[in-house]
Amino acid sequence: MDTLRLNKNTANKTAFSFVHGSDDAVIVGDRNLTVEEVISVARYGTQVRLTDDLEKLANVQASCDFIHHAVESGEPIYGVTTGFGGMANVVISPESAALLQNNLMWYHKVGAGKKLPLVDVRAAMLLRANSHISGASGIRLELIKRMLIFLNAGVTPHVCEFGSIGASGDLTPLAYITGALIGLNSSYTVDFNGEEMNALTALKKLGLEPLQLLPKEGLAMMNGTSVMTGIAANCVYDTKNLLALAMGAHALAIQGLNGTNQSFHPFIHKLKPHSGQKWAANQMLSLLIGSRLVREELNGSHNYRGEDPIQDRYSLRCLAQYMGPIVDGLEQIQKQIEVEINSVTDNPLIDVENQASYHGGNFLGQYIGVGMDQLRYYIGLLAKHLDVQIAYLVAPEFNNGLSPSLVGNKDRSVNMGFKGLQITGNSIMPLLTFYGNSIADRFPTHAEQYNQNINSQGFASANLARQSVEIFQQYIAIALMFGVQAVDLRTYTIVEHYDARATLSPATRDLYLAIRDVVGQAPSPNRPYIWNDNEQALDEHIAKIATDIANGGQIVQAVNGLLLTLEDV
Ligand SMILES: N[C@@H](Cc1ccc([N+](=O)[O-])cc1)C(=O)O
Repeated sequence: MDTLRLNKNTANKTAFSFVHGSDDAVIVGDRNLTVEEVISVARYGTQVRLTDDLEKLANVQASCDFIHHAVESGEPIYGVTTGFGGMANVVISPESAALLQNNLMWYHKVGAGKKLPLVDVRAAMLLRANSHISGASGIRLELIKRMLIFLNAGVTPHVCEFGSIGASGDLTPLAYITGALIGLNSSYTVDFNGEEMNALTALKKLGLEPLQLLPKEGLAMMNGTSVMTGIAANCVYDTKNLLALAMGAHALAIQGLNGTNQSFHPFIHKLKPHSGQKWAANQMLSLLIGSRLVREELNGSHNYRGEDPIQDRYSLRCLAQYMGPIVDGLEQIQKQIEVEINSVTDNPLIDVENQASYHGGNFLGQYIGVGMDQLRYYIGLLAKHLDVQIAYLVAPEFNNGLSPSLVGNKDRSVNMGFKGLQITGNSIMPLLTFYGNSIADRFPTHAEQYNQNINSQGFASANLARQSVEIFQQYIAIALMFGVQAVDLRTYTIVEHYDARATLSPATRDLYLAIRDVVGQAPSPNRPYIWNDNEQALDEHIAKIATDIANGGQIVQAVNGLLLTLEDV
């Protein structure tokens, strides 16, 4: 597949470090964009170019010409020669048609709350340009190009977190982007490569003049799903990284608990062949191959285990069956987001070939609303499973001979090990399942004079998804710390030293080493990861691991192989 792969060597970069001058420019208008391409532009500063397909470019101009003639002849077209929304009965004269668009910006200067992350706004600008390049929106090439100029120069309009019900797309958030692009007024502000300034100053620095919007252009800019879809693209990308890390954390837990690999035998999963389940089973087998810490029972053997049941408990034995629907669900969400990324999401749409315009509703963000509801629900399910695994690891009644709360040095009687860390995890997990509640099914009544009387809440859903992703990054950090300590302690029971490099599967060794490196503590035969409680501050470890994960650093790189196989699901 001709998909641009992200530069994997991103360790130690912030989530917004630019790699200007990359040869792999992303082209708007040649073919469908992928989530990975959106990420590479939004987060890593990959340059963006417009297609040089002359027919495409001519179509864009033709849609503008269509609008120009419609205005001149006084043709009734929604939002061009009429007022907006529930006031679309108001007739707008040709003389007022441009004023209508510029005025639209003003009464949408109503955002509230904090600023959106820059990476989300960058993704939104790319998607808006990608939507417009289809030539169905009646917007000048000059405006489309302006978005690319902003992207390539690292200029990002400030957009607020509240203001969109995801019905007319993201009217207010996109109005902030538009106001900055055209330099409507000095109250619009941008981030100019880290420096905050007003839009007029930014335009001057870029050598651009303020622009007046022409008929249809305000509506074309604002009437669409680009902001929520940009946020969603960032969220689905992060969640897939977190899925891979959850698999890695489980693989460490299974080794820590001396679980069996038999539960992942292909024979079992061939007989219940959901693609996500098969993926999870296959990947878990690959993660465990070569480990000295698991029960090697792929040949069908199983021995009595003394006081313990002969088979593993469900959180290990049913792992693939539990993960399956999550894996399939995330793939489905990504596919839907990619359709949305490559859609024209405004109204009315102009059919240049047939010289017609159609009133419709492509701006409704229902796929994003429902998709991000599901994404948060899946994150909650992932967290619930990890929380169970942690509880399993700390209980000496069940953990197959590890110390209570994974205490390292048992001779120091005051050591309580990972007790506090588990409780922090327990404080986070319910939040994540709470975030799994849906919002697309809750909506304001009578929105906008009963015109937007059904709405997606897609923007709110995507914003909640970002919050859920950020919280889950903290949670995964904790789960990984449990995994590392558990495999060190298990290693001692098998080879009488604590250096798990000697016993771990090769696939999980990379992950283990990345975590040890990030917390600045190399493996040692003489002590496990945590020996005495008073020798380190665990909160610093959580923060370092979570930050590395959020930045796509070496911990994520260590499970990259898994991510690539997700494409086959
Ligand atoms: N999404 C609306 C456009 C729209 C609705 C409402 C408003 N408004 O200002 O309330 C503006 C624009 C449509 O195309 O029908």
